[in-house]
Amino acid sequence: MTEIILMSDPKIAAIPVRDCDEPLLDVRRHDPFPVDTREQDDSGAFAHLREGVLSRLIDARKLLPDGIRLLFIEGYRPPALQRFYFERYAERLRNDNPGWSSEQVRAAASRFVSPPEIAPHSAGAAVDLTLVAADGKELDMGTPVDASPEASEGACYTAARNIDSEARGNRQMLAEALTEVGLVNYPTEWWHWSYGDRYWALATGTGHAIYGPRELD
Ligand SMILES: C[C@@H](N)C(=O)N[C@H](C)C(=O)O
Ligand SMILES: [Zn+2]
Repeated sequence: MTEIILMSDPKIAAIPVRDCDEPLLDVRRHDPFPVDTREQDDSGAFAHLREGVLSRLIDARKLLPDGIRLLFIEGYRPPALQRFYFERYAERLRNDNPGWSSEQVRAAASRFVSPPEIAPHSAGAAVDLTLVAADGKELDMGTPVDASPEASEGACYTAARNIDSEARGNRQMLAEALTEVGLVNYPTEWWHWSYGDRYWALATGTGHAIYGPRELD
């Protein structure tokens, strides 16, 4: 298995951002796929994505088998909320592992939440997604979206072996459609895909990111 580069890796923070200033669009206005409400916030920030990410998801729909649709869970996340998630999870890891150094805590935390300064969701570049059948029921992906490495015993990792063959096939179906349109996966979370952010730039060898963290306005 190829080595996983974590979001905390200094190689990610070292990638320059040349933000192309594309707008953040509300995916609900374009109605391309069902939008789940579990991460909904009062301002609707969660439903926003950069234009180039949304257009790629619209293209990805056509690559799925008949009757299978993308279910949008979360896109843009304000920097303050990202910081809150990161610090809360790091605090939990520190408490559970009192012997860990701050570097160990930061690395382990970044398996599940990105450090705020490089966060792809805060750039409007990342999207958490799953698949639903024609009746709206979520396909079996082996774990729920947002299962932590601890709670899922590592089954949240995209290439995990401790899931059954049906779930592996469903992850593959999602991956084939999203990879085809240029998105990259964070290998510790089967549901997390991005385009244009620093992680994408490193994974694709692009040299710079085109979307950096920003406020919604
Ligand atoms: C917290 C989880 N849903 C998530 O979004 N994780 C990724 C790695 C992130 O914070 O960018
Ligand atoms: Zn995500």
